[in-house]
This record gives sequence, C-alpha cells and structure tokens, in this order.
Amino acid sequence: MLNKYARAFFTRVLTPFAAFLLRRGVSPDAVTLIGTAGVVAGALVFFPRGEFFWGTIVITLFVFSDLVDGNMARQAGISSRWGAFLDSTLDRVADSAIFGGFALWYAGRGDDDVLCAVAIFCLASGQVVSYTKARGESIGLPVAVNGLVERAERLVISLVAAGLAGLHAFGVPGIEVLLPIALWIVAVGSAVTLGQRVVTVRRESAEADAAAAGGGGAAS
Ligand SMILES: CCCCCCCC/C=C\CCCCCCCC(=O)OC[C@H](COP(=O)(O)O[C@@H]1[C@H](O)[C@H](OP(=O)(O)O)[C@@H](O)[C@H](O)[C@H]1O)OC(=O)CCCCCCC/C=C\CCCCCCCC
Ligand SMILES: Nc1ccn([C@@H]2O[C@H](COP(=O)(O)O)[C@@H](O)[C@H]2O)c(=O)n1
Ligand SMILES: [Mg+2]
Ligand SMILES: [Mg+2]
Repeated sequence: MLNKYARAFFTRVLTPFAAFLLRRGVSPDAVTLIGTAGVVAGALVFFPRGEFFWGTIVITLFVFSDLVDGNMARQAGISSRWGAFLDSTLDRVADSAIFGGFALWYAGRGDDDVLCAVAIFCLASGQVVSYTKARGESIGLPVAVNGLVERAERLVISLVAAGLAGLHAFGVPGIEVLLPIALWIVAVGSAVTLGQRVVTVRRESAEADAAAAGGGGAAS
C-alpha cells in the first residue's frame, strides 16, 4: 500500500537531492552501500542496548537511501540489472539487522523469550515474503500481488513504534509497550502476506502449466 501510494510523493521530494548527489559525482551503488551500512550500524549498535530512540533516528537518516538510489539511477539513465540485484540483496541485509537488533535486545537485557521469538519470526518471515516474489518471478510468473504487509509497511510500523518506545528513556511512561505491539502486528501481517503470495503463485503456476500443456508443450 505504501509502495503504491507513498512512492510517488517521496519520488517528488527526493528527486532534487538525488540530482544533487549525481552532480557531485556520487553513484547509485555508493548510495545503496552507504545507506545499508548506516542502517546496519544504527540497528546493531543501538537496538541491542535498548536505545530505541537514537537507533531509530540513525536508521531513519539512512533508510531513505533506498528510495534515493533508484531515483538517481533512473535520472541518470543508468538503471541496471546489477543495481536491481544489489538494491534487493542489501535490503535483506538491512532488514536482518533491524529485526536482529530487536531480537538481541529481548534475548539480553530486554529479557523476554516470547518477544525475542516474535522478532526472529518477523526477520525470517520478511525474508521469505520477499523470496516468494523473487522466486516466482524467476520462474516466469508475474506474481501479481503485493500483499498486506510489504517491506515499506514492515519498516514503517516497526520503526515508528521503536522511535516512540524509545521516548520511555526520556521519561514518557507506558510508551514502551508500542514496540511489542508493532512486532506482533508485523509478525501476523507478514504471515498473512506470505499466504497471499503463495496462493497467488500457486494459481499463476497452475494457469501457466495449463496454458503450456494446451499449447502442446510442458512447462519446466
Ligand atoms: C518522537 C518521535 C520518534 C520517532 C522518530 C522517528 C520516526 C521515523 C520512523 C520511521 C521512518 C521509517 C521510514 C521507512 C522508510 C522506508 C523506505 C524504504 O526503504 O522503502 C523501501 C520500499 C521498497 O523499495 P524497493 O522496491 O527497492 O524494495 C523491494 C522490496 O523490498 C521488496 O520487498 P517485499 O515487499 O517483497 O517484501 C523486495 O521483494 C524487492 O526485492 C525490493 O527491491 O519503498 C517503498 O515502498 C516506497 C514507499 C516508501 C514509503 C515510506 C513512508 C515513510 C512514511 C513515514 C515515515 C515517517 C513517520 C514519522 C512518524 C513519526 C512518529 C512520531
Ligand atoms: N544502486 C542501484 C539501485 C537501484 N537501481 C535501480 O533502481 C531500482 C530500484 O528502485 P528504488 O526506487 O526501489 O530504489 C532497481 O530495480 C534498479 O533498476 C540501480 O540501477 N542501481
Ligand atoms: Mg532502492
Ligand atoms: Mg530497496
């Protein structure tokens, strides 16, 4: 949903910045790499220590690089298969660090086995949700569904909650409960999204196999 409705807005807002970076000789790949490094550092330095406010601030500063790199590549007319691969692969790295950071907190001083397991579930299910699309597309299917909770939703729900939960350290009472709520929402939403994508791939592959059989050839 965010990908559909918010992307156009952020493209408009970030285009001048992307053009500025291009003029300074910065490459889209450099933005992809530096953005991912910043997200990973923010997540793994701050979250395991329970410093959710500062972790979220650092991650937010870097995570928008994922919208800038593609914008730069398109403006410069240098979108490439390599860039698409690098972008998607490093998305998986960044997501692992964010949900891994939450899991490390709950495994340590956060001291909550259930929430540690929920965070690990968010990490794993997010990766599998993305994999369903990548694998479906690699076998020639359109995978014409995004589902309830895509990557942008996973990030916005968990980071907004983490940022607000971090205000607990500044004396705001009761607000830390937002992070567990967000993790449960992302976990359930990711499971639903996984189901939506698997059902779609199942239907599309049956249709493609039937079309291939009708045309006298078998699909591999
Ligand atoms: C006192 C307050 C404290 C709190 C302060 C901080 C609050 C700020 C909190 C959060 C900000 C979060 C921002 C998150 C931005 C996410 C941007 C992003 O990375 O989007 C990426 C996404 C997808 O891009 P791609 O096409 O490159 O990626 C594909 C995708 O990953 C596929 O995954 P799948 O969906 O299948 O699982 C992969 O399959 C594929 O491989 C991969 O290529 O881009 C978009 O979706 C575009 C839309 C982005 C919309 C961002 C909206 C941000 C909105 C609000 C944030 C501000 C909220 C402020 C709240 C303040 C609270 C007090
Ligand atoms: N280093 C990069 C990063 C991205 N691309 C191209 O942009 C597409 C992704 O666009 P986003 O707005 O989602 O970032 C990607 O599929 C590539 O075509 C690139 O070329 N180099
Ligand atoms: Mg990107
Ligand atoms: Mg990306």
